[in-house]
Amino acid sequence: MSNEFVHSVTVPRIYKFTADIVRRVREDGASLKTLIYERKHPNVAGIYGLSVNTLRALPQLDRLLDKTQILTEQPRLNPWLAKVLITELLWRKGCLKSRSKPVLTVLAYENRLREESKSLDCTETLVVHKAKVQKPRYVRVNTLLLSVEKAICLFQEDGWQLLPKSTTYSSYLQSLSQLSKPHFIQDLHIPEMLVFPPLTPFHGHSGYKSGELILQDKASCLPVHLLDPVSGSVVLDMCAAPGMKATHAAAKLQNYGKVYAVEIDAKRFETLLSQMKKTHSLCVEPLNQDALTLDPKKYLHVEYILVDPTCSGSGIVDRPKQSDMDGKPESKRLQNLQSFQVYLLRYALFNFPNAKRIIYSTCSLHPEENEEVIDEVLADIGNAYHLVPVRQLLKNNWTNFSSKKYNCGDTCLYSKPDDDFCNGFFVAVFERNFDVTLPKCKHKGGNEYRNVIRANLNVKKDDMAITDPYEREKCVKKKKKKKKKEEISTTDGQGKISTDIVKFVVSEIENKGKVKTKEAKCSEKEVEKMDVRSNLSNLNHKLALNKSKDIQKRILDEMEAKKSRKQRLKCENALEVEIDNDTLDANYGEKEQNEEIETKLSKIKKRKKKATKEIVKIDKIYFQKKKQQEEIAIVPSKKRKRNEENS
Ligand SMILES: C[S@@+](CC[C@H](N)C(=O)[O-])C[C@H]1O[C@@H](n2cnc3c(N)ncnc32)[C@H](O)[C@@H]1O
Repeated sequence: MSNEFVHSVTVPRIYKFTADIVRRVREDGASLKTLIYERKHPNVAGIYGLSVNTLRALPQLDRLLDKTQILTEQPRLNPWLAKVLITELLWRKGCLKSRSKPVLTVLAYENRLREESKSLDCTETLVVHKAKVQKPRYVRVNTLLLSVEKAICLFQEDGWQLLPKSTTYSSYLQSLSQLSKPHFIQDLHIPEMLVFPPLTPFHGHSGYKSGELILQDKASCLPVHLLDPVSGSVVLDMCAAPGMKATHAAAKLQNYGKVYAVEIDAKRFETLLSQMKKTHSLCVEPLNQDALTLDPKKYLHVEYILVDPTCSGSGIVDRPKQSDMDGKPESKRLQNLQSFQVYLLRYALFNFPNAKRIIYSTCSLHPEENEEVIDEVLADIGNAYHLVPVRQLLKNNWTNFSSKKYNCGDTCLYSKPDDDFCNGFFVAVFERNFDVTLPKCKHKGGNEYRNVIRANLNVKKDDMAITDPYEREKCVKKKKKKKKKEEISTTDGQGKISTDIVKFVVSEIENKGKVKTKEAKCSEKEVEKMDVRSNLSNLNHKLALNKSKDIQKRILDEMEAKKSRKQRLKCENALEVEIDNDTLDANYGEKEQNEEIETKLSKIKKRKKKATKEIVKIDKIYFQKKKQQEEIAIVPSKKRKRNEENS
């Protein structure tokens, strides 16, 4: 290997892109998938694989960089690019074919890197991962545009050969494990699904571009397959974007009936719209809103519900663990996800009286997001619903089920990449027993939950921070209105208005930010009260000494200005902490759903704007009040002047 650097040779784009992607995932907490797709690089799979491997090996890479001192000795070498190149060299291709300066720099350290890497445990991890199961390429035929028979004929015309149908799951899996070009097979469970050898390219296929073929993993088709809505019925998909299951349901209905597709996130909602359009899913009614705010009275006719909430995505093959990417603990993230999942599932079970079948699914393999969620709602629903054993629904042709150690037993389905050659998924099927009336449920999402909130509202309004966000919003608005009224009625020059408003606004922002403990708030208020008391006694003392109204006015002014400045500062600080906390919470959410985080951040921005307005209001009130005091003070000071002249 020549040591001569060829300066005109640029670094291959795959390495440059991957280095930037890995940096942004790690430093900005950005979503790996979003970053990759926004790049529009032709080698998406290559960038994805290299990014995942680099992210996985980051701790080992840091140790290697440290041991070889490569970054210290080569200060111009970009550290992220170095990490990507080392990953490619040591654990992927085993070589670097470029004459660019960074590549040659890393190659100059190759021997030392290889030597040092022997003492690391990453080689094993990465190799094992690479040797893991390769998923076949699953293609769902969009039966709204093309029949399965026609699709099979078209593929056969293209030179593909259809393997005979398997009769048992084990023989089917056997065929899958040996599937290679030019063979393809029809899925054993989902007739509209055709299966091709791993890595068969389809993104450029005309059928894919026209919406006749949909690239959807088998596991993600199981929920709608098990929901099995009949043509003409009404389906509600509570978490719909990007729309794989909603469009699958539309195909099941053959566009007769209705699919309400609810998506909270504006950006993902756009994707849902374009997916609907591409697939001609005409019976889908998209709703860009929070499914937890759907008014049940308007959806009395819903018969089938899909609950496919945001989850950790731990079942997705080749997806790096979130904690590998941001270093944050998994348990906290799972806890947050679980409470949202339970909330949403309960909402589905308790608020749609004509729902006969409800599917709960996740692409997670964590029991915290699966069996534990099911067990939590089972405790509430009594006999109004029962879990349908998926084993029965799939006619005994399945092997992985939920764990018997939970109350749900083995009634729910798991798909596991290593056994089922598809992504890891969990599916539970609830069926309504209409002979039993729905019990009253006061837990989050239950049919009596809103009443509980209302009751709480009357008793303890400040508790809203920990209950329903929408009711809380209402409560805050009400409080503000009330305060505004008080403000108007007390604008009589008593000098109390601005202090009260400032206190109110600050306490509102503190409540919103949830940044301080109750104790801290109380002690702060106490200190504040003491401050006011001591200031007043000082003032009285000074007034006793100087009977002059001018001095009184000046002192009051100074106090007011000081207080306003202090409160304003507090207001701003509270706001900053709120933003930090929310960003932190957002980071605990599912990173694959980067758009969700963006929405959250934009909400924070909105709140910041609102709070800034409140700060401006504080200032305005302060200046108004100051002006009023000046006006009041002018009168006695003029009188006094006249008296002085007379005497
Ligand atoms: C796992 S994905 C759904 C995938 C979808 N079912 C499909 O098959 O294409 C979860 C989706 O739920 C959305 N979501 C999260 N919370 C929501 C809520 N409260 N209301 C509606 N949608 C929500 C997320 O933005 C995300 O797009």
